This record gives sequence, C-alpha cells and structure tokens, in this order.
Amino acid sequence: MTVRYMPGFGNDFETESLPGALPQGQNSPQRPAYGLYAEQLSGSPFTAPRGTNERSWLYRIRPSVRHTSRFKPVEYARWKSAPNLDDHELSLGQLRWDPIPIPNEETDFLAGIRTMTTAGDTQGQSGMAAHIYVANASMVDDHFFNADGELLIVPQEGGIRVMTEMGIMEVTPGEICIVPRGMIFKVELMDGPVRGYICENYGAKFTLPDRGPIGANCLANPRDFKTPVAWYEEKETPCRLTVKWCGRFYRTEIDHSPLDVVAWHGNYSPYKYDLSTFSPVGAILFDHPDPSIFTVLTAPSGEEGTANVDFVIFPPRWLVAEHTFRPPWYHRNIMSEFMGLIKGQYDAKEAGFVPGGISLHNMMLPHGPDATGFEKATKAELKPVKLDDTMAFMFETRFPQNLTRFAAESEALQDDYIDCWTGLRKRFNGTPEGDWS
Ligand SMILES: O=C(O)Cc1cc(O)ccc1O
Ligand SMILES: [Fe+2]
Repeated sequence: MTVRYMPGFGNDFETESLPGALPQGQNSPQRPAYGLYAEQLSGSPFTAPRGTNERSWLYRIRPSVRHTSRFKPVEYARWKSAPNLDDHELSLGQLRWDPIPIPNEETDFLAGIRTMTTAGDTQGQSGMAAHIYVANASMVDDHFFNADGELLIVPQEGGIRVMTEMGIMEVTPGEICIVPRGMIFKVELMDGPVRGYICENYGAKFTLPDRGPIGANCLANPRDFKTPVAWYEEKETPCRLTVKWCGRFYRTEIDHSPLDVVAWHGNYSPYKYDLSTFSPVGAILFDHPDPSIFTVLTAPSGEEGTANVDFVIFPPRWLVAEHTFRPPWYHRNIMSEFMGLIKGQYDAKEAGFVPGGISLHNMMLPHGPDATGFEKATKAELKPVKLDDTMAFMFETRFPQNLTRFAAESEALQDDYIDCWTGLRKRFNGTPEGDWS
C-alpha cells in the first residue's frame, strides 16, 4: 500500500481521491458530485478566532449519522479518564516501570490501551491521560472515535497503520501521529505486535510552540508535519463504531465502512511527524537549559506559558557545554512529568529506564540523575560528546497525574526505583574544594 501525504502544519488542505469529487467555490452544493453527502467536522467552536478556528468539509458515501443501531454502553475497563481519583493504595513517590508486556491473547489497539495516569477533567475539557498501548491484532470491522480529546500516538515497537476518515498514516517507531478529537479511525498492524505510548489531550489542541528569539527556523519545522491525502473504502458489510464520550464507551452497528470520505478540504486533519526532523537548539557554551527547548508540540491551557500538555523529546544531540554538569540538574517541578523511552539510553539514567519503560515524576517530587550518572558526569572530560541512537520523550502537564490501579498494581512497577539515588553521598567537607573523590 502506498500512502501519500501533504506537507505543512495546520494548513488549509484540499484532497480528492476521485477527480471532481471536491466541490469548488462552495461547501454545500445542492447535489454533490458522485452522489456524495457533505458533512462538516468542527474542531473548534464556529466562532473561534481565525487563528484557532478549525473545521473540515468531508464528502462521503453516507453521512456519519447513518448508523444502524442506537449507541449501547460497552466496557473498556483499562482505559480510564479523569477524574479518576483514589483508585489505588500506592503511596506517593517517584515511580518507574519496565515495559508493559504485549499480551498473548488476541488484542487489538483499542482493547490494548492501558491507562497509567489521568490528570484534569474530561468534563471541563482540560488535562490529559497517559496510556500504553499493546496489540497483536489489527482492527478489521471495528472503528473508533474519541470525543474526549485528541490522541498523540508515540509508537515504541512495531509500525501501525492509522486508517482515518481523512486518509491513512503509516507510523513507525521514531515517528508520532495525532488523531484529532472526534475523528473516526481504526489501527492495523504493519508487520507484527506493537507497543507504544498515547497522550490523550482533553484540552485545546496541540500546536507548535512560539520560538521567541530562536527565530523562524529550527525545532519542529511546519513542513515536516504530514497530513494524509483522501482515501476511502466502499465496504458494504457489517461494521462497528465505538465511541469514547466523557470517560464512557458506547457502540453502534453500521452496515458499511465509516471510512467512506472520498474528498475533503479544511484545516482540521490528522497528521504525522518524524522526530528525526526535529532540529534541536541548545547550550553551545555552558550550562544545561530547561527541557522546554525540546518542545515539539504544546497544548495551551489558556494561561500564558502554562501548558495543558507539552510534548518534549530528548533527541540525539551534541553535548559541548564547558565547565558544566551536563545531564539534567536535580530539580522539583510544579508541572508533572511522564516520560517514555523509544530507543537507546536516557542521559539522566544509567540503568533501569529501558526502551518501552515509563517514569513518572509528579508535581513537586524531587528527581534527577541517578548516582552512577552523577558520578560519571562530575568526573567526565568535557570534550564534545554525541548522544546518539537515543529518543526519550516527556508528556509534561500543569495538572497532577493520578495513577490508575493498573499502574499502581502492575508487575512492571519497579519497587526499588528510589534506590538509584541512594549513592549520592555527602561531598561537603568544610573545604571550598569539597570531596569529589
Ligand atoms: O526529569 C527529567 O529527566 C526531564 C528533564 C530533563 C532536563 O534536561 C531538564 C529537566 C527535566 O525535567
Ligand atoms: Fe524532570
């Protein structure tokens, strides 16, 4: 299958998979070409300011409202939504997990979502949830849309084919994709079992951060975001559509595929991004800047500079800072940090944080490099060093992240994580030189 994309972030795109399917000069003709139905999908209120106003016009074989049955409640017990408080007995702490195992029993992308943390409130359209997905089967006749937020999907193992109403995205480890709130999709596996991370953003959409004095280039450049061209299937066999709506799940039957959009135009669309196209800007003389320099996407909260969620990466880069402790500093943060590792090693942790693993450093909880990393970094010869073959990331939110029972009781939880800091001995010895032996 060849998939094609259009470059640009938040562009007003137009695409048709049959010639002349897209109306020109108007949105809602009396009789659209090919007998298609016109349907608007609004991602912002009608009256949102121009800069944040998002909607697309979909020209489809049947309108979405043509589903056969009423919505009936269904269970996805491991997918939790905020608020989800007091769900477990685990005490407060810095936490880390090994990779969540891929199950042996047949599990598709939807059934394979396990929520680790929730923050904020779906009803108030603020906050987020951090999930792991594990799957070994493709969705075939099952489809899904999430009314509670957009999904930022971060594959860690295996490629996924995200088949949306507006086109197909193939997303492999090292790439990410966004499925907008309300968009119908299903997920096929490209070549085998998969695992990855999801940030379900209940708040305002992810956008590109302002670059300030950095200027017009670097970090994530708009042309590296790719939106799929229109694609449709004419499948007249029974299908299902599952909906997540204010934390609950519902299902309806449809007698055809809901992926039947022949042409569309607009600026509310799915997209993918290759993390290797991120051009990092960093300290080229001394000191360790705040990780916000590595923000790929930010979802604003309404309060200037205080993100609902930031998606931050730690990509391959050169470390050149002179007379500097180069790894992250020890710190306490009002924002809550959920981290994952796509591949390689993370510079604050020598061991224990492995690809597919997770760490959680919640609001105001102290953390930083482990004792071995500290030891190495204080003794290292400070020549230029390339951090290579690595890709870690962080979902950082202004809201405290509440653990789910699944996360708290998971066998993957490392009960000795805090011991990684035990070796940070006293070096203060009353002399200005200190004890750096
Ligand atoms: O805690 C972490 O590992 C993430 C992080 C990295 C960094 O370079 C500075 C601050 C920060 O929170
Ligand atoms: Fe941190």
